[in-house]
Amino acid sequence: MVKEKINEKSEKIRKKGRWGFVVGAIFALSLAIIVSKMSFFAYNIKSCDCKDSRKYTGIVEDCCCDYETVESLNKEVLNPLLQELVTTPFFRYFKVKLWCDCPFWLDDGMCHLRDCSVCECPDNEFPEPFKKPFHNKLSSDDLICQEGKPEATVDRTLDNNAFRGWVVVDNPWTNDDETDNGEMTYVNLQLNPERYTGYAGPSARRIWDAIYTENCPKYPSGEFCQEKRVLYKLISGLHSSISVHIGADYLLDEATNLWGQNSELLDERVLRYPDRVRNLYFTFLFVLRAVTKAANYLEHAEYNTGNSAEDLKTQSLIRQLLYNPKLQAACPLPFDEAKLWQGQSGPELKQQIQKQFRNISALMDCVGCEKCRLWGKLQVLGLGTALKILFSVDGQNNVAQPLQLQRNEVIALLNLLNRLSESIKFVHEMGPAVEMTMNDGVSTLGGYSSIWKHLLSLVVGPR
Ligand SMILES: Cc1cc2nc3c(=O)[nH]c(=O)nc-3n(C[C@H](O)[C@H](O)[C@H](O)COP(=O)(O)OP(=O)(O)OC[C@H]3O[C@@H](n4cnc5c(N)ncnc54)[C@H](O)[C@@H]3O)c2cc1C
Repeated sequence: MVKEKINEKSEKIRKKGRWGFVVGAIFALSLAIIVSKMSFFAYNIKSCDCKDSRKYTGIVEDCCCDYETVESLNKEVLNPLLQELVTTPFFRYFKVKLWCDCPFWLDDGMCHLRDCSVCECPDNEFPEPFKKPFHNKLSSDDLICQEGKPEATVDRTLDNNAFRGWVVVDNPWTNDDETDNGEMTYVNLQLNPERYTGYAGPSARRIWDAIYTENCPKYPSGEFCQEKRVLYKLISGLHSSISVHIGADYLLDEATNLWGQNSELLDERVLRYPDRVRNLYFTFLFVLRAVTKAANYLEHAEYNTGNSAEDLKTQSLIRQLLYNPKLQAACPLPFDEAKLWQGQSGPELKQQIQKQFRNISALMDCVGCEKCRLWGKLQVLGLGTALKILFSVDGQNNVAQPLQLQRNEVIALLNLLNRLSESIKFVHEMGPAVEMTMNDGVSTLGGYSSIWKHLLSLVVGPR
């Protein structure tokens, strides 16, 4: 009896001791985590303050501005203006043919499945936006057409007050047929943010493969032909920007519809490859140069949507963007297009690259997800417009060929610039923290979880 009581007591003491150890260990672990978190923030503060820790410095390759200038101009001037500009009625509606009408591989199963709406959902697929504003909710047919993924479908809701037409002029760099017909639809871009849609696998891979292998191969190191380099870097920069938007706005949990940042994706697709980040900056400066080169045209363009207050605001924002003193002082010539097409083979090379870009533009009809097709088409048209401004018109020297842009080209150009600006802001502000968590976090978390498991086993006993 006495022995039993002694045993009971000593067992109690052992348990208490075990608990004391566990509580102590938890305290120590928490302290360690807090200290490591503090050093994480200290690192971040250091990485913002200390120039030496910057990954991207100096002049952006083939451009005329440095990374630091691009980042500060973007943050202070360009991004705030562009963010406001793209919400104006003029810039938020984009005219687009959304059908999957692939000229390259007609028998693509993915494409047909997603595009079944062309034949099976005529009411939804042939909207008359100005007469009949669209509904917000997706019909069950729409869901079938998008393989049950609502996030891949374009919301076609519209205001009645869109705009009047501009001139229709051909762009030698793009494949778009701008003829107004029943296939064209107007889309409110604000209702269709570029983000994760679930579009992946062989269909998406096939498009990127066709773009890179057939139409803009990665230039071998030491490639002297700047024009080929430019085409590759433009596409790679656009690809980086698309990936940044997918990773920054990702469906983390389908069941609870939780959206947020996917650090792993951002790291694996973009941040881990400095070239891809550099190409993003390059593409941004290239498009920015096109916008500033077309300043005179853009300043006098008609931004008439029937809402005079909003239209005046649009015009004012455009002027603030085009003639911004900080931009003009810090980065007056973001990219020097005069250096291109100089050699004897210049005209021939231009035709070849123009054909390749037209193919890329046509490939957008093969994108098997409506929302990706929308943004793919818009951004490739934006790039095509930049190419047209920089290389198809001689500017002041060629009076016979004045610059003429379609309304849709202007909308695409400025929306593209905004997409790229968002991506640069994200990579600059969030990139170091994402890379830090990916480099450190996985091993640290793994370490923490094994300690937690051990502590738990001490309390409840091994499982
Ligand atoms: C035009 C278009 C628009 C799209 N829009 C969306 C969208 O809005 N939302 C969405 O969720 N999905 C979208 N997708 C799909 C998305 O881009 C990816 O294809 C998909 O998420 C699968 O990714 P992945 O890991 O296979 O790599 P991908 O991004 O498909 O890349 C394929 C290969 O290209 C190379 N590569 C990747 N990035 C670069 C770069 N920056 N420069 C050079 N080479 C590179 C790599 O070798 C990589 O393995 C779009 C696809 C296309 C073709």
